[in-house]
Amino acid sequence: MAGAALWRRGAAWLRGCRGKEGKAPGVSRGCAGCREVVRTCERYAVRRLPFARPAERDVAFFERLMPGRVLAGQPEVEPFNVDWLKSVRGCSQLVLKPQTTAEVSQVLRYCYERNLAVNPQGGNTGLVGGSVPVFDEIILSTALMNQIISFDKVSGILVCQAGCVLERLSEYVEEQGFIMPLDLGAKGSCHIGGNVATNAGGLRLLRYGSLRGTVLGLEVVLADGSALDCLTSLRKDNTGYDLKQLFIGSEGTLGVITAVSILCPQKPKAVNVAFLGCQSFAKVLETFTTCRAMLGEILSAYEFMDEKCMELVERHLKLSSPVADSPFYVLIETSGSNTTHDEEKLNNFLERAMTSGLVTDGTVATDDKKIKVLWSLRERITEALTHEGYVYKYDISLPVEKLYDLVTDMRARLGQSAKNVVGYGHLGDGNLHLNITAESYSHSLLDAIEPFVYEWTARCSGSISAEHGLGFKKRQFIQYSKPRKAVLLMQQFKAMLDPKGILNPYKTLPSAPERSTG
Ligand SMILES: O=C(O)CC[C@@H](O)C(=O)O
Ligand SMILES: [Zn+2]
Repeated sequence: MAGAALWRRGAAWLRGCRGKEGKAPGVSRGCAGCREVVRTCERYAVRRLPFARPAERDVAFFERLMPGRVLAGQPEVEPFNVDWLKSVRGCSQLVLKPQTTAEVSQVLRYCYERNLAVNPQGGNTGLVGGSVPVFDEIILSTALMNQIISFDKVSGILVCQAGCVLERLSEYVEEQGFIMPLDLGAKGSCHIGGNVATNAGGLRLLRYGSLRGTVLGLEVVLADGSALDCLTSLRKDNTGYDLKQLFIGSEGTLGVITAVSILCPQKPKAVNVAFLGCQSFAKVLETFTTCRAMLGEILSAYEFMDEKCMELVERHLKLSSPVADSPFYVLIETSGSNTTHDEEKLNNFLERAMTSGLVTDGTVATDDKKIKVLWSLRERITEALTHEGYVYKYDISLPVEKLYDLVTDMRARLGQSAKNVVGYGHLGDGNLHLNITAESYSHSLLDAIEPFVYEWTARCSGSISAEHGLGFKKRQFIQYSKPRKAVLLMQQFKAMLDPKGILNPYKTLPSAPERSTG
């Protein structure tokens, strides 16, 4: 009963999570810096819902169900309470690591009967506070649900458990001549179940579309513990409502995804990456329309970043820019099946772009190693930004021609109160990543940014979350992107599938108005 013993050790900590009065007792080890993260229930005036509090008898039950796969008490549980950005922190005392769908069912059936709240967690790489508890929700980790179930080399359909790490899946399917339809900077840690639960977008969306198209089937355990087997591997299935779509992007609030069936594209034989410098955002846009017209079906990514992003990846990650200093940079990837054909197209486009002054400098990579180097300049911006202090993140969909105006307006609005205001993202998808940094979190800076950023977005009929989801941090702003009727329907779905509200509470859907308390 190792779990129960640890649980007792953590009991004092549990008391500290009940409100502002109880400061957490010192923790001797665990993740570096976790203890410095202000607890979510202290920073935000969020009220704990009346769920039962996990008790020793619950730990004993879970230990019997999955011996040795229950973490109870500090410091073991600590890293699971804090998000990757180290910006939100829950007070859970209990992490469960099931290996099978049957175990997930038993856990949820028990929690449902006991009215215990549950926080499903994949690789914990989310950026909106959706993957960690707010209070003492039991963390249901998919870390040990990491088996590949099948792969069909004819159709390219992969079926696997939800806890498979994206990079491992990529390597696996690549050995068989396929690729995963999504690729993210967080691929080394994120779980496919979490990707699907958040409808993660990433770097290949321009070419292969969103998970709403490539996920063919799901197995999901509902709040009451019953399993829904929609794990089909059919390209076409028009028998009634497409229920899996409800769970894609629901951020673990409607059910726990336990297995995924996903369509993998053929691995392209020829991949090229061009990294280019542009003198203005107008040129970035014109380069996009030109390359889309000239590259056609082989265009697989069109990403952009501003000069401030480049400065930060150079300074903090010691990467070096392959092109002359420019106000904007674009990364263009082509993927196709014929090297000569693709290179000819790319060269024609580059010649046009250079001679017409759209682009002032550039480099092209055709071998894997150099391609990775160029991609890392773009993929690692998120990491570089964390070295600057606290990061306020906005992930916005906008009409592409207005994409950078938001960055310029925000910069003017915040002036010296922000350290950096940077813009980058998936220009080809109309997706801006607006990031603002400051030495530390400040309530007044947040007030200067929000709701301004959401109002600005709504005026352009954009979306306040293009790909990161709403999680804990954005859920109160859903109305900027969805009409009241749509939110009401979502709340009705939630009430139908999870009547006690035990699944990932305080996430995705709005509650009564809350205010940050600084
Ligand atoms: O850190 C961000 O804001 C964006 C992260 C990710 O979506 C990316 O595209 O790099
Ligand atoms: Zn992104």
